Amino acid sequence: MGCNCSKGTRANDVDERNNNNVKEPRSKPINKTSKKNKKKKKSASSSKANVGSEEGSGFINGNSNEATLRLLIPTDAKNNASSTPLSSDDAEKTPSLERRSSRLVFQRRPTIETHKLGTLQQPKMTRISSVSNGERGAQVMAGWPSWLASVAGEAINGWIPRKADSFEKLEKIGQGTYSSVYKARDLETNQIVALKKVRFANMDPESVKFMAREIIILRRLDHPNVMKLEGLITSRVSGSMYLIFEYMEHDLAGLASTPGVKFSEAQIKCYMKQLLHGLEHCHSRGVLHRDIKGSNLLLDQNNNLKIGDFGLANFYGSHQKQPLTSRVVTLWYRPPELLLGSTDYGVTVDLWSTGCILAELFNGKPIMPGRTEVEQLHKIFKLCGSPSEEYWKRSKLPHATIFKPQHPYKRCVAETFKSLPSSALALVEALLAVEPDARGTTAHALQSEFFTTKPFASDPSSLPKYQPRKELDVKLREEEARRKKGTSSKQNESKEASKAVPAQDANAELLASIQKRQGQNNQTSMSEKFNPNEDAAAGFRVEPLKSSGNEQNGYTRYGVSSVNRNGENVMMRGSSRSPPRKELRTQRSFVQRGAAQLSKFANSVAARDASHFAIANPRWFEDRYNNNNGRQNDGDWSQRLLVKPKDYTKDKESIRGMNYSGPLVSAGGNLDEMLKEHERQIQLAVRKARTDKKTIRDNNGQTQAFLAANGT
Ligand SMILES: Nc1ncnc2c1ncn2[C@@H]1O[C@H](COP(=O)(O)OP(=O)(O)OP(=O)(O)O)[C@@H](O)[C@H]1O
Repeated sequence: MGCNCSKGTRANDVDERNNNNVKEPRSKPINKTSKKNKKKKKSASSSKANVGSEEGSGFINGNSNEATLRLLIPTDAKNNASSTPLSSDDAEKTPSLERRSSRLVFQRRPTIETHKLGTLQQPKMTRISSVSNGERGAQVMAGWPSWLASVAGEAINGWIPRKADSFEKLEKIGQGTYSSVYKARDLETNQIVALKKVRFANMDPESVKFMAREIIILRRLDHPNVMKLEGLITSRVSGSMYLIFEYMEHDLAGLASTPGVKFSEAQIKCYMKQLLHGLEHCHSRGVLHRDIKGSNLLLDQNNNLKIGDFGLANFYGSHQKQPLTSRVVTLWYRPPELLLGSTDYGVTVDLWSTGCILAELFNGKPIMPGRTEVEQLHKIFKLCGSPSEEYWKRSKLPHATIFKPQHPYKRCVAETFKSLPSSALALVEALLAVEPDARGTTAHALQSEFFTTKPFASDPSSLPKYQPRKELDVKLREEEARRKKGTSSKQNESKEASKAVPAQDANAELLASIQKRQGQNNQTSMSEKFNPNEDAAAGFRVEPLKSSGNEQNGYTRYGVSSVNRNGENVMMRGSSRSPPRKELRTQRSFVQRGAAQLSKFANSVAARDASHFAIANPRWFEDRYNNNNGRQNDGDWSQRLLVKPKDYTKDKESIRGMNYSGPLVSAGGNLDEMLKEHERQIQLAVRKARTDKKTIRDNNGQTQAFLAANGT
């Protein structure tokens, strides 16, 4: 049962990983169930549903110990685990995962029954056991929607869904490519949490499987520097799902771009150390994050850092023979081997991104803000040098024939970052090694001089406490500045564009243009706006719109017309509130596709009306596009851009309106020529999009003026 994806490398990767778990000695559970729960358990199927006492086991604080845990794990669940790879129980079999498994199995769920029974003795966490027969039925009985139980059984195995009405939704705090994130109050614990909303149109099984992978991975991890999944909210009738996380006040991208905030060396060490420890844990659990960037590094008010957003993460291992997709990691943080099409990679991809962040924290802005894959690779070669002849021969990278420069590029990391402390520079040099094997491991990095020499990493709690600030705040602020600037002369705009306009702007505008062509003249069309009616319908207690504290900046958090699902159009430069030093711009996973990719990605955008999921989860689309039932398309890259999705015929209807713009790079040309042509194409597209966007803005302005005039 569960996610038996036969399509796509990632699904196969998951299956591959299942065989590698070390078995833990099994122990018999002791049921401490109330009568009521026993009854419920019985009716839930033939499952031997087990209700553990959170209070008795210290689960409230997540501090359970192994002994307690063992008491709570039903034998049948454990038995079943061996035949249900990658379930929570699977993780429990690994001796080193005991502490983690406690929370992997149980959601932090003060039971609703507690109120009904009016007894404090009721357990606060409830689980259902996995059963060999009728497992799906048991899950549905436990409250999971059948569409979820049927394709993502492994992800929810052993958990009971929380109900929306036990949360009070407070405000929107993040807009990701695939989700919206809200701040909410858990009414049963009074704790503030973050809810990541994932919506599924038509309960598309493929999209559900991707979400399931994120959950399975999160349930495998347990480390102070890794975001903890607290539980899931859904209901039998719901078409969406919320992942419950502990609430984090900041993300590193938002914090670093706060005017007036300047990190000291010891502070950078503090953040980097935590990042590396978190990554070390992921890697030791066989997980590659594959999207390390500032906005995915969350910080609580005590400056404790946790790696978040495992939406692109996957399992890896030396036994791993399935190819992985190369189309992961946000462009600015993507290592050269992925840009060159590698499908056989490991932890070093995360180390590259880590190197980019380290240099960025000292530099005050992203070090390689490429707008397209081609440009990204060019930037990498210019800074880090091109790989050796031997590497080109040995690695046999799919795009090597196209991108191997005629003359090698010389590395100039040391010259570029000469202002960095020498120990920091040495680490940047190591992490940004153009050949993956030279990057070392997280352990090497942690042992490097950067961490072993003075000034030592600060203790997180000793660092200044900052006003909450998120990537979204940065975007809203910059968008507001841009909106105000909307009145400025066209001359100014073109001046701005002549600076290194980040890819997200280009893409946002292109996307806007595409939407417009489809008659969607509102940029929010791809975002999930805060919708009180919808939330109330979903069962949330909804607070009336209230001050977010940002009105002074001229914007509110709700219904922000400028932040679309792709979130890229808010990072324009020129905000008076963002001095040049603070240009730590952010980039969305996947969507900062360059023009070369846009030829393909425009398609997923255009697919919106008939196949919502192609929009809601481009990574699904991408995988289907790139992979041939697990086989990577090894063809010429530029040709590949012309290739229609494998199942084009099947999906023909859903992708009507797609605009195959064709390749923007030509095969066989040299890199410089490609870049020139590429640049020309981008400029053309940006110009066109800007015109479209201005029209949209004007329309929106008129609407707002109308609403204001009418007092709405
Ligand atoms: N636990 C949390 N606490 C507070 N804020 C959070 C939390 N998790 C996520 N956020 C905010 O929401 C934003 C989007 O979340 P997340 O990165 O998980 O979504 P995504 O759709 O995968 O995004 P992306 O497109 O950047 O990959 C984050 O950048 C962060 O600012």
